Amino acid sequence: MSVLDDIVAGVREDLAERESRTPLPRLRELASLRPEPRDPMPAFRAPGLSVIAEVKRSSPSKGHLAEIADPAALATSYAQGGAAAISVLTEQRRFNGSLADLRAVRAAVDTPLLRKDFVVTEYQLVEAREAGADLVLLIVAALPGDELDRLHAIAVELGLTTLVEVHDEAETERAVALGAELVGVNARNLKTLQVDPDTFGRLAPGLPEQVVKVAESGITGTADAARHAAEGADVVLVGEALVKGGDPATAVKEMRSA
Ligand SMILES: O=P(O)(O)OC[C@@H](O)[C@@H](O)c1c[nH]c2ccccc12
Repeated sequence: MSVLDDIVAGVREDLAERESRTPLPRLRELASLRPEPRDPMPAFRAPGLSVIAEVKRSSPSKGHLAEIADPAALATSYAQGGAAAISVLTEQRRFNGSLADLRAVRAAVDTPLLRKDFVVTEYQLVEAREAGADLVLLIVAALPGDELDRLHAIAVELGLTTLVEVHDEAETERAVALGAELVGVNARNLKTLQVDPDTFGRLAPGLPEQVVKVAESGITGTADAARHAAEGADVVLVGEALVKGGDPATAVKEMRSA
């Protein structure tokens, strides 16, 4: 089993438990009572490099990264630094995140929020909307056949913006065929978990001009951010460097002017 398959299997188990407590029709009702999601695209398209700052405690590749006892406080610092969006990892087993983190962050900031998880069912999209997310991640590698189109359509119907994540040329073609407007190139190889910093520069030319391009993973500071900006990135998505550094607001601000 690949790392991705293994993570998705755990996600499906945890999901079955939540779904038995709150069935989809009830969750849909609750979601429909929430305010309209925010649109992050104007900020991403504005001149200069945008930052999606991530609330990330652990990862399968690096293990424990940071305690983050108060995700809302961290998110508030990100917002003060001018993050265009904030990503909250909600996967529990490997990333030590939760929907409770997302709710806490939602209550604290007005910045668009990304639910960062391994989304493989409609239920998770409705959960994202109900917990106050504005964006969701769709990982092309986790969504075979027409699952990508199906979940993308449901996300759009819910008013959510999708960040469509690719790792290689074939996945990039699928994202383009889908008509994705926001595409993330993840430099971390899902099989080896190694970061290849050349991934964004290799795949970005395969994306149409009007697509908003996000460079993801392994960005350690302003030099990496500047390199990706020169390669055509509109946005950088940064986790580890921000949760481990001392001053998240300043770190976000510096990356924006990279
Ligand atoms: O901590 P980093 O190297 O800055 O990476 C952030 C982000 O790119 C990474 O968390 C990520 C990118 N795609 C994902 C998909 C699932 C979980 C996590 C991710």
